[in-house]
Amino acid sequence: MSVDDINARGLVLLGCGKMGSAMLEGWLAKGVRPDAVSVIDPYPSRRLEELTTQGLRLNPDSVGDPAVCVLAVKPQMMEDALPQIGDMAAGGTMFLSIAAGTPISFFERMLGTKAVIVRAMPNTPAAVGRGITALVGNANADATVLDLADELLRAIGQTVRLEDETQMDAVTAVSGSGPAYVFHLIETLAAAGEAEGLPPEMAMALAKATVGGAGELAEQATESPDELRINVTSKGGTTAAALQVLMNEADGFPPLLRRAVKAAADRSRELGA
Ligand SMILES: NC(=O)C1=CN([C@@H]2O[C@H](COP(=O)(O)OP(=O)(O)OC[C@H]3O[C@@H](n4cnc5c(N)ncnc54)[C@H](O)[C@@H]3O)[C@@H](O)[C@H]2O)C=CC1
Ligand SMILES: O=C(O)[C@@H]1CCC=N1
Repeated sequence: MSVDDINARGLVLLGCGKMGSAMLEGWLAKGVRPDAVSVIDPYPSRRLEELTTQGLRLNPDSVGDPAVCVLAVKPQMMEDALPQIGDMAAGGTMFLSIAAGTPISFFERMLGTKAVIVRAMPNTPAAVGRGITALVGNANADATVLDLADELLRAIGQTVRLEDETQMDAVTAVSGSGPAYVFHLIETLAAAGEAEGLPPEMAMALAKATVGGAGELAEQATESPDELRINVTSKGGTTAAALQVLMNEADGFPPLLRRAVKAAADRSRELGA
């Protein structure tokens, strides 16, 4: 699905809160025109209201037969929200759900078995073109549809194709929720810097740049993350002292992240039950 297709046929967002807005910002930055976008949301943000001055349609009476309809309400709201776009299911629209936990079978029940459905899990760095989205389609989403969905999602970052929908719970726990873990790492690293005597702004600037820079290096370097870690660690030095705490198998990062990611994956499975 190219930006040109979207600009020609339109894109609808059912729900445009934090994640829908992050994706929309990414698409606008890549050339999707605001006048090709319709948003159905009872509580639009100020930014969406501003975009209406550039042609974005907010809660229009009709949205026609758009190329894509992104389903971006909370899983618990989906059943109430979907009837607003039910008419589209008869046309050539691709439905792109980003709802955590909500299986494709739910959308087939709500939209009919003919609906072309792609289930995806993006993350909020999509707002700056640095997201990663996993996707999987229903039986009506043939290779061409999946390629089109992939192309659209690559406008806001990287993509991965899932072999099986059940992988979505683990994906959600790693990359969907993952930015929140990293933001919390920034918060707690800055707080620890303050506790060691740094002024708050300086501690936060150091923490943000360290996490951002290390993430970029991990993506760009040919070395693996464990090699990059070893490169920072001098024998008998400061990093080794910290890693003795963080890499402790009893109460360091490994068991902590294992528990956190399991809790998120379990919650994703619960939402789908
Ligand atoms: N926030 C994130 O990082 C991610 C969220 N998701 C998924 O994205 C979806 C949206 O999550 P957020 O953006 O975080 O939530 P949010 O609460 O920020 O956005 C949901 C939006 O839906 C609107 N809404 C509520 N009822 C509606 C209705 N009947 N019709 C149309 N719009 C309605 C709300 O006004 C709100 O703007 C969820 O299903 C979530 O699982 C997926 C990946 C990451
Ligand atoms: O917290 C949530 O349920 C959503 C899904 C992934 C990120 N936010």
